[in-house]
Amino acid sequence: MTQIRGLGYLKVQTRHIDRWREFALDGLGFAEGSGPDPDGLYLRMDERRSRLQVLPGDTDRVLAVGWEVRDQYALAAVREAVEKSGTAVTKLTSKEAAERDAEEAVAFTDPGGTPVEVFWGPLLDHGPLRTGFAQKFVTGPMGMGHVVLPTPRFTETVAFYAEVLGFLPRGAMKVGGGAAKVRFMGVNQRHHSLAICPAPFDGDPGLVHLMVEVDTLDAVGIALDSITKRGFSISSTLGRHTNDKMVSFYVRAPGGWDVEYGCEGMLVDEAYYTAEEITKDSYWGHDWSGSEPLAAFVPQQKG
Ligand SMILES: Cc1ccc(O)c(O)c1CC[C@@H]1C(=O)CC[C@]2(C)C(=O)CC[C@@H]12
Ligand SMILES: [Fe+2]
Repeated sequence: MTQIRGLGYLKVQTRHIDRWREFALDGLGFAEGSGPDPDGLYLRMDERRSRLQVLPGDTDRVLAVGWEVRDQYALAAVREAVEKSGTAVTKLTSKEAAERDAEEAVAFTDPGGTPVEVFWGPLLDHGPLRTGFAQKFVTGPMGMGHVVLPTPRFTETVAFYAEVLGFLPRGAMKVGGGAAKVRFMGVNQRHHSLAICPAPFDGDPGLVHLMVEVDTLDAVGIALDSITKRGFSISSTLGRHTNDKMVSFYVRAPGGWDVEYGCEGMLVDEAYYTAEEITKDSYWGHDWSGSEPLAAFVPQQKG
């Protein structure tokens, strides 16, 4: 049984903080939150003080994928399992944990080079949540969404999440002419909180996409209109995935990775679920042909 309950937060840095502000607040309707860095962009989706943290930096890069556990006992168990696997774990100071709005947190690097944090005890903001389109983000027990991580050490990375952190297999899909498979993994009723994708190299931005889910198809359509109007590039048109049944589009974030924005994701019931391999990414839509290559797959292109 995994100790991890869901994707708690994502922290990134960007060279384009002003454009990010327009992207997330006006374009996608995140609510503005608060946090420790006066120059940071803190994005609220729910009662958490922030879910997505965007800090100014000289490269575009993921700073932390934050996984949430129930309490101090669960955190201790995760720490022990990761250390036993031979991966060094840093316990964050109480000041560092407080900066993450957590009571306690640890940090380590996964075999693909992604900076990972595990935490418990998030701080809440009970002020009114004013999202841009009056949409509700689907979070709560399903976490903030999912991330797709690129890794040049695919087998080790998948084994680490499955065997050390206890993520459950939630199916796969062949990519790159069938040589490799994207592997989907979950920890709660969300079909996948994580997908691992083979990549040619280590380095920036270290992220393929972040998926966030909203409560209605209208909110997805309104976000698609809004982000298009502001001149952001649509990576994939609207479509419905065959595995999690989600209707979504993908838009290129400043920094060369994507945000997937969707609705109607299925709920997994572990009592009956088995992991399946899909042979098509979508029933309809999801046309990627107009997309700029993702920076995670093209070393020289770090737009
Ligand atoms: C196939 C699929 C099912 C559910 C998802 O949430 C989802 O993001 C995907 C697409 C996964 C995959 C990816 O993220 C990396 C870039 C990929 C390989 C593509 O270029 C198309 C499918 C994409
Ligand atoms: Fe996705």
